[in-house]
Amino acid sequence: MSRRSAHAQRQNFGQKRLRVLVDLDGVLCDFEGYFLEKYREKFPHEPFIPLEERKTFYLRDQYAKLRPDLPDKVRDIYNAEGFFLNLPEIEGGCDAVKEMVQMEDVDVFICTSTLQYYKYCLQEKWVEEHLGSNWLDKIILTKDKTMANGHILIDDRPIIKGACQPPPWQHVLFTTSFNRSIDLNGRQRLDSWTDGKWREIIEDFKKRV
Ligand SMILES: Nc1ncnc2c1ncn2[C@H]1C[C@H](O)[C@@H](COP(=O)(O)O)O1
Ligand SMILES: [Mg+2]
Repeated sequence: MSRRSAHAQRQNFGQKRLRVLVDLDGVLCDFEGYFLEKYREKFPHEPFIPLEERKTFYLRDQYAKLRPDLPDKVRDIYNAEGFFLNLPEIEGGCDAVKEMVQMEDVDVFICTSTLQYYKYCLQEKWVEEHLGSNWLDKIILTKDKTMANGHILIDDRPIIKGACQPPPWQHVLFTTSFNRSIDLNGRQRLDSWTDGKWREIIEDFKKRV
């Protein structure tokens, strides 16, 4: 039997496949690092928060404590046309998800939210450019990630709220500047895409579905 028909048969007979949801900003692309680079370029004389001092999920919240007018400048950076499209990859991320999608009995989806303000669906363009057009069918674009029916969500946001409580997935926290010292509350952490730990996490979850 060919690999493809074996795959189809597993789906037909309802055999369990692991569904992995992977966030985009802060997990596959470097939102925080690129923001800081562009902010310092545009506002070289304004105060800034180095990555090792970032604490809150939203940049605006921490910049507001520095000076009340800074959140507007922060917003100018990530609302600018091309910001999302030009976000650099987090090392190893795209290769990891391309390998993950080839693993036996594993389905991978990109699960991402958008900002309130956006003119174009830039996430879609980033995915096409960095992962390939075959990944466009795998994008779940939602404000409420608890409604996405996966087994694992790999995401850098420490607290993910939504209509479905508890959510269907287990949250694997992807390490980024602002979440380094938060309480994991029983969750697993993934520090990088290059140390190979993601493979262990996926294999471990596969045994549980
Ligand atoms: N650290 C952040 N500050 C402000 N906005 C952020 C931050 N990280 C992500 N965002 C934006 C970018 C996305 O459009 C949405 C949701 O991001 P997600 O990675 O899907 O949680 O918020
Ligand atoms: Mg994120």
